[in-house]
Amino acid sequence: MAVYTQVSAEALGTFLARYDQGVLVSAKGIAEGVQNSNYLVETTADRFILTLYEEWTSTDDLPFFLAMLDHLAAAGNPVPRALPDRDGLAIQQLAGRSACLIEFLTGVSVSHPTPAQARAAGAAMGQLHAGLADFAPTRANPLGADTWRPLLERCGAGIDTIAPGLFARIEAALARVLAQWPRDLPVAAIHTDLFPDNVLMLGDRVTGVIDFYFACTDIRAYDLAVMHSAWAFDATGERYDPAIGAALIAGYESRFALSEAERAALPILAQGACLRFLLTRAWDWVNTPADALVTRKDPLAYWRRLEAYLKDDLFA
Ligand SMILES: Nc1ncnc2c1ncn2[C@@H]1O[C@H](COP(=O)(O)OP(=O)(O)OP(=O)(O)O)[C@@H](O)[C@H]1O
Ligand SMILES: N[C@@H](CCO)C(=O)O
Repeated sequence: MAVYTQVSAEALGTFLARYDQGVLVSAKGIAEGVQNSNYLVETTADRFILTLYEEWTSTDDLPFFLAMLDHLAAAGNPVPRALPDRDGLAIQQLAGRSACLIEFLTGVSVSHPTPAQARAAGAAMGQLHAGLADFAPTRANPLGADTWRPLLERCGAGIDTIAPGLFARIEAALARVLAQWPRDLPVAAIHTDLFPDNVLMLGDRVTGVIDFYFACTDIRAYDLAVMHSAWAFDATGERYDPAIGAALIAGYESRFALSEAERAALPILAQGACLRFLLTRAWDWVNTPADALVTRKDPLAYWRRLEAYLKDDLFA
């Protein structure tokens, strides 16, 4: 479920009247996603995504996200722009929320990518990074390396209800990763959440890269490490697929070069990525009732990935 805010047909009709995008034909809530409320809207002119931003997305950050999307679209990336109304405004108010009417992109996200699809997705990230090389706006990463220890402390001993001794194990891994965390690699605007569910594909072709609401300025190669951790394992985090891992990196490098220093840092960046998702999933786990409508994501799937990255150099 991801329709937290209901919008009446009347309110939606009035909202659409601000745009030159036809008249409302239908609107359906979209079940996928957990962060914002999304509707698939059809008008007499076209099909759109209507997003209402819930508490997790700060309205203050929307201009950064939308500028990044406009910049990427202008550079030829398949990303959805928020459409301006007749007065040039893209950020509106609807049903008590900030809201945007967004371009609909075709394609479906794949749950079990093939190496060819992973290569195309890696290339799509390389193309994003090339397109963002001259993007000036910045946004600090609210889930960057400096926030992981405070987040672990906020989770507290409750984290041991997920698995006995987990707090101490994460604390030890965190100390090791933070001691080696690279501080001199290039930083840039990055996506930081390019999981398979945020890449739309038709066959082996990427038709859309979506969900930029964690985008921020951080170590550029960290984005690729996040993607590797999300794509190259099965959902449980138990099985690593080296063909997918290699295809992602090869695809990325077909569009954007990794320096020697970035390549050498990938193992530690991937361990950091595992801690980031382990910790946010653990926070959601201990703070979301088991019977809530939103499905909790398994934190241990990221503990297992972390162990795999600690055990072997999966980028060798
Ligand atoms: N521009 C788009 N074109 C087509 N489909 C889209 C578009 N944006 C979103 N969707 C669909 O809506 C679903 C939810 O979108 P999204 O992933 O952005 O949700 P969210 O709640 O903001 O994020 P999260 O995945 O972090 O919970 C996607 O899985 C996709 O099916
Ligand atoms: N993609 C994340 C959720 C959003 O950050 C996860 O799977 O934990």
